Amino acid sequence: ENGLETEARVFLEEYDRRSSEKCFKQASANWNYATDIREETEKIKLQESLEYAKFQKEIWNNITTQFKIRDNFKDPALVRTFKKIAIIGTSASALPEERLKEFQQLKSTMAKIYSTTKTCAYEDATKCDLSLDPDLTEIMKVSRDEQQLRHVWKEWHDKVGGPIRQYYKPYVGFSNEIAKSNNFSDAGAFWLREYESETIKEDIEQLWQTLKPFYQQMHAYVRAKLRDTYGGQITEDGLIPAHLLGNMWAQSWENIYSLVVPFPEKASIDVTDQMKQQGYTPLKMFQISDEFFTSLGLIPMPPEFWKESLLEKPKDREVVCHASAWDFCNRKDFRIKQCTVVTTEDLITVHHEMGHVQYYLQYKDQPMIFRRGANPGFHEAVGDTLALSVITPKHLKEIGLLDSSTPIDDYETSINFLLSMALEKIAFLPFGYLIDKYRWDIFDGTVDSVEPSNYNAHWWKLRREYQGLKPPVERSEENFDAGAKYHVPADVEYLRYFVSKVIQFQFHRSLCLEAGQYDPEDPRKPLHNCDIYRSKAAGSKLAAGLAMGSSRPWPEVMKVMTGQDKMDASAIREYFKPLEDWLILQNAKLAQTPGWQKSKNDLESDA
Ligand SMILES: CC(=O)N[C@@H](CC(=O)O)C(=O)NC[C@H](CC1(C(=O)N[C@@H](Cc2ccc(O)cc2)C(=O)O)CCCC1)C(=O)O
Ligand SMILES: [Zn+2]
Repeated sequence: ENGLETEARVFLEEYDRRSSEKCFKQASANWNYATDIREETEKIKLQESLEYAKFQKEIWNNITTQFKIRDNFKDPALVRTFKKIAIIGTSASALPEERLKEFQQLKSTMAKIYSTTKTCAYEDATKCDLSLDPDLTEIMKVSRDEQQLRHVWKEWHDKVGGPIRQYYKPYVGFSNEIAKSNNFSDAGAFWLREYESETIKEDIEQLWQTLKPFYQQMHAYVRAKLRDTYGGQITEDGLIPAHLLGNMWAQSWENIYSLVVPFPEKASIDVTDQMKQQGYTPLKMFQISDEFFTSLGLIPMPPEFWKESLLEKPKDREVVCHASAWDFCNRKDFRIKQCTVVTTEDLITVHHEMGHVQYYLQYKDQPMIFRRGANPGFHEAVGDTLALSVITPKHLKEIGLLDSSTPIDDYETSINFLLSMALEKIAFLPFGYLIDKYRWDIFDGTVDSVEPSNYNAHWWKLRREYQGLKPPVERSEENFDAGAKYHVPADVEYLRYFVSKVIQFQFHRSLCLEAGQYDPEDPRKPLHNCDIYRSKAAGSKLAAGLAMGSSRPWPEVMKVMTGQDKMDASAIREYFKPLEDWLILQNAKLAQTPGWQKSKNDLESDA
């Protein structure tokens, strides 16, 4: 080990200590704002993010001067560390201070519009205190009144997307400037660096092409069923109006399960009523989840978690209700903030957030620079993977949420179950892809980025092409409907969720094999019935991968967890195979042709 490497290690010790301190201070300021939205807390949050950016710029300066020849270090971990530190992070510390302040303020303004906008009720135009979470979310979930759904959809998209629109063009400018100063072509390429792959875009497109036929079969079946409920709303163009899918963004359709259930007389996994009858509270939901994790031999939530987390929407102040998990970078303090309600959907979200904290706990002894997911999709897949076991009828019986006498092994029940899972997982795929495809197109200039003259037209072009949806009311360039989805104003990359939906089934298949709960040769042990509950073998296989953080390229981590080193749609297709076969038959019977008309300008562009 030459002198320079020794010097580099001393530098890294110092870096690790200081970046952990800075991270703690920034996380605390962000938490204090997110759990108490006020001028005062916003000011402190902005100050702390400037501090953090200054620190990153200082680090970058002495790395680029002192350790220019980092590449010929012998220790690959040292090379990897310096490469990662050298890309000055999304804290935008590449910008001159004045522009940095402007950028932080702009993001804060967009986030505040999103988190505090209230809307007026359908039945009473003077009642204007309805917030997205829980009010509009609940209406979109339960209402079957097309006019009310249309009103709620329009209120939210007009009152949030519209005001955010003016900030989006400058946001794009800043984002691209930061990317370019880090030697990336644009912000989209800067985001994709986290996947450390020259072919990530092609790989994603390939996965989508593999899964698209299945999505279109489900879309055709749901469209036919919705025609029974909403009649003429479902017109001959084959498109589904975006307000009828049970979710503000039509990103997942599990809330319209009751309108599309294949065998109504059989059991369904919506255990919301059971949870309420049994007096479930948000805290109990988190305790149930913690017990599932520890049953696998994974790490229990530490005392600070239970003491400091915010698990319900407070009554006395404004908070950012969008659920989130927090790592305070001091190896001790980990929290969740969630405006939890007692529903099946939120039980899944609880596991999703707990998955993030489990990952923080597993890699907390890594150096700061490696305390991240192997790639962002890994972080999103942990909780969802465990939730695949929790949500099985077998497991719901085990924890007393499904009556023990309910038959669950027959074919019809499994089709009901698989459809409810597909409404969440398969419906999401085109949405998870298009949120970033939309922003890549804007960042790289393929969408007229000089004037945002077709921001909204492009959004609905993609929504039509990928999801087979159309807006419920007339849209124009006064609107900015992408801005009505949290992650767009919040400047959060979204491809991670598409990746997660694919790899979580690879993780699930591997852990189910490990737990002896699944056997591809045994039809009595199909993948969709697997529950890894209490399997220490599955838990230690998962932990082995999570503990690596981002210290090694993600294919190596995936190999440790699944034996594979590639993203692969075979697991998700195997899980849903019985449903895909059933849908193909059903659509043929209902004479439903999968797919929809390309829009006129699509046809022109095809011409
Ligand atoms: C400090 C910080 O920001 N921490 C990160 C975690 C980290 O990076 O360490 C974090 O907590 N991010 C918040 C985000 C919240 C949710 C989300 O935004 N979900 C997507 C997509 C989706 C939808 C359904 C689903 O089942 C799974 C995903 C959406 O709602 O569109 C909302 C509820 C679920 C997850 C999250 O947890 O990913
Ligand atoms: Zn997440």
